[in-house]
Amino acid sequence: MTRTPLMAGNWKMNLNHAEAVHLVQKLAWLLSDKRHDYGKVEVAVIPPFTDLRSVQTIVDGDRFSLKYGAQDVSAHASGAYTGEISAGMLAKLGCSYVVVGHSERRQYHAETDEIVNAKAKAALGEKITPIVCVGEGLEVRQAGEHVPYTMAQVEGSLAGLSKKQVAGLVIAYEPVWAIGTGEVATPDDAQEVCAAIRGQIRESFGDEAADAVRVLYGGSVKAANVAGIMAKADVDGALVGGASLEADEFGGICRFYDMPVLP
Ligand SMILES: O=C[C@H](O)COP(=O)(O)O
Repeated sequence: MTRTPLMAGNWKMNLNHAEAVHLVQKLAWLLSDKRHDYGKVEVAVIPPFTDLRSVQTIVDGDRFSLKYGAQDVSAHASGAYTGEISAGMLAKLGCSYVVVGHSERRQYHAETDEIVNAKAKAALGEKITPIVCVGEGLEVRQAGEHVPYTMAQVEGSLAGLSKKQVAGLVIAYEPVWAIGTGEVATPDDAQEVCAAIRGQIRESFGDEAADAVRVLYGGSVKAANVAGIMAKADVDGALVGGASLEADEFGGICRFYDMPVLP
């Protein structure tokens, strides 16, 4: 089965709404460049909540089908949850995606697999595709436990989802030690865990889900290293942090098929 690659730019807590407009306009202009076949790849930006309305306005008038989404969502539909944003609110803003279980949420906000699972279900209930993040820290990697550790996160985060729901999901493997450190995992490191994730999906949810689910790699992806990572069979795209804040750099990542594979 052919899976459409997805390049998702997670801006994290960067760029106010005016800066967001500037970046998205430049990105939309780059992506409309007919010299490049950007049609081969799906591109999404994941700005802070406060930028979503502005991004929606630009994307509505854009000729390239740029997608966008949010960095988090409440597990609750509505009510007394001060500071939270519901999936219904995100759907109303036209969000296609929402990141759930990013390692920074797991680390700084004590998000467990149960919470991530509830958030993924809330998103799916509003027809928003969750980008479910998993991945190990440095100590786990050094102990050689990265595959079982990450598989346990996958199991907990996807508990109770249907085969069809899993087929439509995006899972992002982000080794925590490679996030924002410049320490990129090798393409073989990325492939090892992305393949294990697909293998686990095959076992738990069947062939159709395993062949359709998109598994991204995230962690210090740049235009210069993206081609080697994307050459791997089980890597279907990238969740990009720092490099997504620069239109030219992110545009280069989206054009991974034109980039050289580093030795
Ligand atoms: O969500 C994105 C990841 O945390 C990767 O961030 P990074 O590309 O800055 O390493």
